[in-house]
Amino acid sequence: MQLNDQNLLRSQAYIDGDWVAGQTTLAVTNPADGALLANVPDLGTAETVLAIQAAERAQKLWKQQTAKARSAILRRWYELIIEHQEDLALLMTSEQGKPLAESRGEVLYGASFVEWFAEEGKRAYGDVVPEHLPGRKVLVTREPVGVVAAITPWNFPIAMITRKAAPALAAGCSIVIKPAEATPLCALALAELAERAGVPAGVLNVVTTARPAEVGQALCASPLVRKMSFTGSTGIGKLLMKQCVDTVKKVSMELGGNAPFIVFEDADVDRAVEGLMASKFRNSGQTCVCTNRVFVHDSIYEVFVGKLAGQVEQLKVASGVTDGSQQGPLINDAAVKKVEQHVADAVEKGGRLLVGGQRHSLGGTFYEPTVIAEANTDMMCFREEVFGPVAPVFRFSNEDDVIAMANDTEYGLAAYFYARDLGRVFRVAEALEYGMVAVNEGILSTEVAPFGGYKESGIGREGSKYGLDEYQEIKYTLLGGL
Ligand SMILES: NC(=O)c1ccc[n+]([C@@H]2O[C@H](COP(=O)([O-])OP(=O)(O)OC[C@H]3O[C@@H](n4cnc5c(N)ncnc54)[C@H](O)[C@@H]3O)[C@@H](O)[C@H]2O)c1
Ligand SMILES: O=C[C@H](O)CS(=O)(=O)O
Repeated sequence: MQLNDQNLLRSQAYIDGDWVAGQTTLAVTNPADGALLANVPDLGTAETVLAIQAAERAQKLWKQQTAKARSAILRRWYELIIEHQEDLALLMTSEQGKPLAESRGEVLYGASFVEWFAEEGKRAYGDVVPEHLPGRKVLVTREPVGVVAAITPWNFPIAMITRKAAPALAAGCSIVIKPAEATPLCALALAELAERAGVPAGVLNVVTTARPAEVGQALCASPLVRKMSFTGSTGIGKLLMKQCVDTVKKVSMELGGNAPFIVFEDADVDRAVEGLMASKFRNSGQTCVCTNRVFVHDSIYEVFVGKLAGQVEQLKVASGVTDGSQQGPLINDAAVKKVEQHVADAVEKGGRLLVGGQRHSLGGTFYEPTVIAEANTDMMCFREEVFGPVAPVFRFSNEDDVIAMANDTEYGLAAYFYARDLGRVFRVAEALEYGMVAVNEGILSTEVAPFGGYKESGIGREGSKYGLDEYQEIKYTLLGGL
């Protein structure tokens, strides 16, 4: 892979400011064609403990720096990420598969968290509380939680790291990052740029591994790690929460989703189709906030599915580096098999295939963008996250019924609906049991708003003014004898 700055292609882990090799390695391949991109260290418990110990040492000094000094270093990291956007985008498309245009977008989105928290860290205000008794002062201050462990997914290999590392460092914490096996190169490039920005040795560490369970267990078991911040599937999130209980760690969980996309009879249909194309097919549907279930009012159902099918069949499926690519490969064959299972189940239970429904002629892990009409609640796609380019379209006839269907899930991450009646907009937005609700928009993710879910979609919020809280403790100091 030819980069403008070849030093951004790192094939060693980053611990205590050193680039370290492993006795065994993990092969990183391109999902578009299976080509070998790099071999990175397959590290285990011993190296993870070393990273934790380095983070603990470094954090003692890092927290003593002023918020302004930390802010300046984060700002420089942001500037370097922007400066190297093209190389980072190519690394991302190569190891994750998304189209270059989406990779460029994610680099900017990921950088936005560093920019945001470079500023937020300077506003970690406390309180002086009016005294409750004479001669006393009540002080409330915010302090860094300490050493943070971050375990991140493959689908957004830059943004899911900066969405944790930026607030953690801004708050005065240090961090040990375990990126997904499929996408370690972006994480290592971020570490390289953090080092160039002046992040001190040990403050940010990246442990690459083919043994996530072993490294995860070491992170969870260490009493030096005071915070576990995880983004990934709900099942692994639950496991990590259980593993953290013995050391009573703070946890942040950004987990799975099952997003409804509701189109009411008073919606702008063309705007709704446009919004669904963005919400459903971003990253080939491999996004936690992707629409998973489309609900369309009976009165506009045929018009809507006809317009949607017309748009979907025009999507360009190609390798992410191909000009104009709009749908890249899925991350691996297991992902394709899950999509095939969902489609077969839906067709068997009465679904009507309007577009797609099979592996793409490009072969490998490319799959045809798919629309299934006449979906029903007996189908797998009603209950499970498909995590692929499949849009099952359900019918509904009244508001109460569609709210009940939308909320009939253990997930509660993102929800979308299109309507123009103001009363309905407020009623439905309040009735949907989701942490994030988009009205007449298909993309809701931004660094300025709190990202997170209800129910089994997670705990805590990332981004926004709330994101810093996840990496802070609140201290109450009582001054007496005054
Ligand atoms: N809520 C969000 O912000 C968000 C963002 C991205 C992905 N996700 C969810 O993640 C899922 C897809 O991503 P994925 O396949 O990478 O999820 P995953 O849970 O399989 O993996 C996520 C991370 O956990 C690690 N991991 C796996 N098993 C582990 C174990 N036993 N101990 C410790 N770590 C372990 C993986 O190596 C990876 O780094 C989907 O459900 C998606 O909705 C949620
Ligand atoms: O896949 C989950 C990510 O959080 C999606 S987003 O980039 O934050 O929208």
